[in-house]
Amino acid sequence: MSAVRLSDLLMRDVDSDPMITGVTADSRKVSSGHLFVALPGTAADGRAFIPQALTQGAAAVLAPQDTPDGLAPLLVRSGDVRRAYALAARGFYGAQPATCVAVTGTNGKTSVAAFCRQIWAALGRKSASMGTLGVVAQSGAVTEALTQPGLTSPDAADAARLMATLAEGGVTHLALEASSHGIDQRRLDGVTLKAAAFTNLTQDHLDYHGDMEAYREAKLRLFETLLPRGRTAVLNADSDAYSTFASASIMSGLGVMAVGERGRDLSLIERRAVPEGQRLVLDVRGARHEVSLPLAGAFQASNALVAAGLCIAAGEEPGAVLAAMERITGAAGRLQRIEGGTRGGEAYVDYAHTPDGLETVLKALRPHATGRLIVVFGAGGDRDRGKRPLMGEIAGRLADIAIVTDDNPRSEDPEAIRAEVRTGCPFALEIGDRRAAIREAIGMMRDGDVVVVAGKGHEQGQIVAGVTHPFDDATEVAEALRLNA
Ligand SMILES: CC(=O)N[C@H]1[C@@H](OP(=O)(O)OP(=O)(O)OC[C@H]2O[C@@H](n3ccc(=O)[nH]c3=O)[C@H](O)[C@@H]2O)O[C@H](CO)[C@@H](O)[C@@H]1O[C@H](C)C(=O)N[C@@H](C)C(=O)N[C@H](CCC(=O)O)C(=O)O
Ligand SMILES: Nc1ncnc2c1ncn2[C@@H]1O[C@H](COP(=O)(O)OP(=O)(O)OP(=O)(O)O)[C@@H](O)[C@H]1O
Ligand SMILES: N[C@H](CCC[C@H](N)C(=O)O)C(=O)O
Ligand SMILES: [Mg+2]
Repeated sequence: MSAVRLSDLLMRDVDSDPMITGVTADSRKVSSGHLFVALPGTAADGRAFIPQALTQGAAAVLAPQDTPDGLAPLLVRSGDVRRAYALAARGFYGAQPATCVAVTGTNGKTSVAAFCRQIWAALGRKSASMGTLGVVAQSGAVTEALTQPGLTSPDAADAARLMATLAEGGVTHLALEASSHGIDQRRLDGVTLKAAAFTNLTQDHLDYHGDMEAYREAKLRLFETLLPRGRTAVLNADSDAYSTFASASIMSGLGVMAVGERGRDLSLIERRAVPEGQRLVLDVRGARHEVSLPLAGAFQASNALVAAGLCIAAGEEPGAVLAAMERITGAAGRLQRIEGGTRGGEAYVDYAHTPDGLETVLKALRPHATGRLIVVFGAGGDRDRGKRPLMGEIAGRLADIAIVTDDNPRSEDPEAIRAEVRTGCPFALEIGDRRAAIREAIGMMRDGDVVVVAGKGHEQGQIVAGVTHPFDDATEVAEALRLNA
């Protein structure tokens, strides 16, 4: 990567104007000639690391407006330092795929991003997705994981660097997941978006945002600030929050594409479950289309429509997009059927980790259970505590058997988390050890039963007391099926 003048990165005059050789907000990554951006965060204040950054050769420091003089020889202040960081990172890394779209919403982002990537690939585009599953590039049917799963929206400099790598590798189409944390922390402010989408808004992350209004405001920022005027907001019209997002989009000078059962632009007229998935009848701006979607569940149809809307809004021809929908596969760990063993019944791994997610997946699986619906679930530590009793109540009401177990207790007492979940489902079984809980559920499974292990999806570890222990629900379910064969 070549060096860039500080004034060009910050788009303003500066006292002295060194050539900058890198941009980072992590002092541990600073080397000679870098711009170090000192961000006040939730766990630390980046300004405490300015001396370390200077020792490692930082050429300049960008910091919040209220930063005192004298902390660095070349100190530049900004009233919105996180946004200035994202824009500087974009300026430094430069290239981005020509067509970038972003999706926000409490649930469905990973699925929508994966579907966009696949639709584009089917249309002959070199495509990629960036989100909870990491960065995945795709050309034809060939996918390549460029990073490991991590944050849903990466740090601004990581995102800028990854986008440049993708663009240099010939990727022209990129779908990004925009988490509420990511939008609030301006991690995606440097991305030039062609279109953006909203799936739904239900309770999550109130530990961070405080209340639903602030959580909604964070998501609205994608449309009010990040998507340039004149572009299209693809909105799930079946969400209760649709009208808020539609009004905000119109007020921000955006076009609105409404999708879903109540959507007028990409309208779902009929949905019929078939053994291979579901048949959808759609009305696209007055023209009727039939689509065989090879995925089960109303929520997957909704996510697929949002993805189709994004691809159309970003310039693809609707007929070609609908044809490509017939070949999409589900994202790893989202309603993923696990085969194996000889007993009857069906076993699934799913990533439902919110009240609405759990309710949605249990309702989607109910028609598959001619026998009992059995759910294994928990709630994460160091995350929204308000979710716990709500998830308990939903599991108790919608499943025939609920088993409360651990799901990343992180720094919290696992037993205390389970007790909070159980206030919503006092009659549920409680088996803290997730492996034992999975084996108990699979051991119960008989012909016609459906078991769903919810909450961890693709995750490869169980975080207990800050330590990540290798753990994979899909492997554990497969092993339990084998043991119970
Ligand atoms: C609450 C939150 O979002 N925290 C993220 C945020 O941290 P922060 O800005 O508060 O940083 P901090 O740890 O307080 O440190 C302040 C600054 O000092 C710097 N520092 C720190 C130590 C040091 O030695 N030197 C140094 O320079 C840090 O790089 C940082 O810039 O920025 C960090 C760098 O990008 C992230 O690693 C961190 O994610 C934490 C680990 C996390 O768990 N985040 C989760 C909640 C999250 O972001 N989730 C969302 C939503 C998931 C969903 O879709 O549901 C996501 O997008 O993944
Ligand atoms: N449109 C939807 N409405 C309600 N629930 C959904 C929807 N889509 C997915 N879900 C549920 O949420 C889970 C997570 O889906 P997905 O990973 O696509 O969401 P996400 O928004 O990326 O989540 P995260 O916030 O962790 O990034 C799924 O396994 C399913 O249980
Ligand atoms: N992106 C979500 C994922 C939650 C997954 C669940 N397994 C948990 O640990 O709570 C979060 O960080 O809140
Ligand atoms: Mg995700």
